[in-house]
Amino acid sequence: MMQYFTNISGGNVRSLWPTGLAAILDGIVRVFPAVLLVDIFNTMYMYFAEPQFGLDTTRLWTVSILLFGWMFISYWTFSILYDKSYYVAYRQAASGRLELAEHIRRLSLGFFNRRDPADMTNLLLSDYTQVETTISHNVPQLISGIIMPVFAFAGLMFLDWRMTLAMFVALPFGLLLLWLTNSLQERLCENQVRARNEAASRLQEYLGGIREIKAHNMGGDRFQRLRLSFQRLKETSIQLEAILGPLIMGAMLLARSGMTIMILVGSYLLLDGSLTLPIFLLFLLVGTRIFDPLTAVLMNYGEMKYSAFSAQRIMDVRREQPLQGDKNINPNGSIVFERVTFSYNEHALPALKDVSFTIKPKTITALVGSSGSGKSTVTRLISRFWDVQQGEIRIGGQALHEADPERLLQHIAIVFQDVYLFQDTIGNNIRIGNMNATQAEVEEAARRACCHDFIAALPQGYDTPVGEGGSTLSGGEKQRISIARALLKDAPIVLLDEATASLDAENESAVQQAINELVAHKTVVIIAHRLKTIQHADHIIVLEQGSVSEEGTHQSLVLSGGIYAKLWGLQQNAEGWNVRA
Ligand SMILES: Nc1ncnc2c1ncn2[C@@H]1O[C@H](COP(=O)(O)OP(=O)(O)OP(=O)(O)O)[C@@H](O)[C@H]1O
Repeated sequence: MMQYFTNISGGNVRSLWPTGLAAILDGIVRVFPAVLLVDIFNTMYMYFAEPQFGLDTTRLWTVSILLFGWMFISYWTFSILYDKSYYVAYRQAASGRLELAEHIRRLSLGFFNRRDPADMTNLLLSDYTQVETTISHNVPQLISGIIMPVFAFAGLMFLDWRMTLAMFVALPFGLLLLWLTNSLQERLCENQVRARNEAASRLQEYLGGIREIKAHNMGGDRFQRLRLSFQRLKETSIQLEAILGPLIMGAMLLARSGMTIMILVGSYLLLDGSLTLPIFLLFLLVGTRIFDPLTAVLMNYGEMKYSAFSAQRIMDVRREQPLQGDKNINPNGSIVFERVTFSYNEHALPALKDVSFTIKPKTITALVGSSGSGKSTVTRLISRFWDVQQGEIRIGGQALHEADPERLLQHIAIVFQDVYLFQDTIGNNIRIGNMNATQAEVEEAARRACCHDFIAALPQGYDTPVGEGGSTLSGGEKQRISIARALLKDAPIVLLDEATASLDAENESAVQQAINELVAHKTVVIIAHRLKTIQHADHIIVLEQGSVSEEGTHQSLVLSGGIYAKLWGLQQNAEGWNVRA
């Protein structure tokens, strides 16, 4: 139970205290009117039994005023409970989501290799909503549903222990039924949540890949996957309700059967004169008051099981260790790879094997090699998106695995092969490079990256909104915007991954010029398939299947007659290729 509260509160059980206290107060206040009602009944009963003594109107008035007072107190406690539970729930969900999003940002990218993006969306939206509902509705009901019987039990035992035991005798059997079937319930909830996440992933895949699905006419196949996932969701949901429903109903009936037992016992005790009618009535009134919230707790039980699983999923991600390190690096020093071996996961072959090289400060180093040889992996490791398994990477003498990941990235500007633009204006997308940049600085960077003219020609200029992922711009336009970002960042280390890949011939030379500005006096690592673009690099490292096969300058590599020389020869010949019918 404690683990449950720890999980739903995101590890901060103290935040549930106000809700808990308000629910306890509410539970106590709700038992109170039964006592007053019995007192009214008792007064009336005495009057009809012995009319010669007259009606005790003072007592009747006092009790009625107390009942009125109780109405206000219960309104007050209920509004406290309402306020506290909703406030805590929504604050917890909002801050929890933000904290988790921030936590995820600090994790190694290896985490995303293991997790489906749609699963993460579900976690941040559905799972949190589930926990939110639990804190706002189920937890207060659980607490007041437990507190009321506990207080009532203690109070009623003083009045008549036989009736009290009769009232509660069946309750343990109801709870035992739930306890015995606990693992079955957990399995059912888990299956349903998994099926829900799978359906959401397939839906995201279907919508995200709609262009490919249309282009390759693969609607049937992909739709079948989507259909199967929704079918599985339907099956697991029905299974959950069909099994959990009768179980909870059974537990509820068992608990409530205590009332019947109590009425039977009470009738016999009344007959043999060892119980008075007012006390019997008191038990009847308190009994219905206790069993209603208790029934509500059991009704919510299924939902609480469900949220326990959601909370567990959230906690699992929160427990993922972010990249550690607090050392600052000297970005103007050399970047050294020393016997680095790295694989993306324990089952995959190493993407880099025993790789060693040095990138001197303020030089341009080009990474060359066939597709999959590990070029992008090198740049990802310099940015510390992952930590290496063997060997060491150092920048300015500082080992990267001890470096502060946030501060490290402040020293690095990256132009990715696949540019992602946020759903924001073009100006703000460039400003990501430097959030404090003025409009004039943004425009200057855009001019240098050869994108000012096309932006200025748009009706809203720099305020033009960009579709999610940059869907409203061409590949070349996106690429130039990302170069503008890098120019604005003005970081001492620049990583260019196929930066001119999606530019047309007309723009390429202009952007090449912009890149020349970007890389001036910087330590640059550039990946290029077209060797023509990097022939003037200070140093060229050739990778083959995750290992360094040769390195040197363009001249020395061409002369040595190795892989680079062959690639160079092939690309020279391919300059004038064309499509033949
Ligand atoms: N996120 C990833 N998860 C698992 N394996 C990956 C991941 N990224 C790359 N790899 C694998 O690591 C190896 C090296 O990939 P990398 O992207 O570094 O090659 P590359 O030389 O940059 O290729 P390209 O020129 O096609 O971009 C490949 O076998 C690739 O399949």
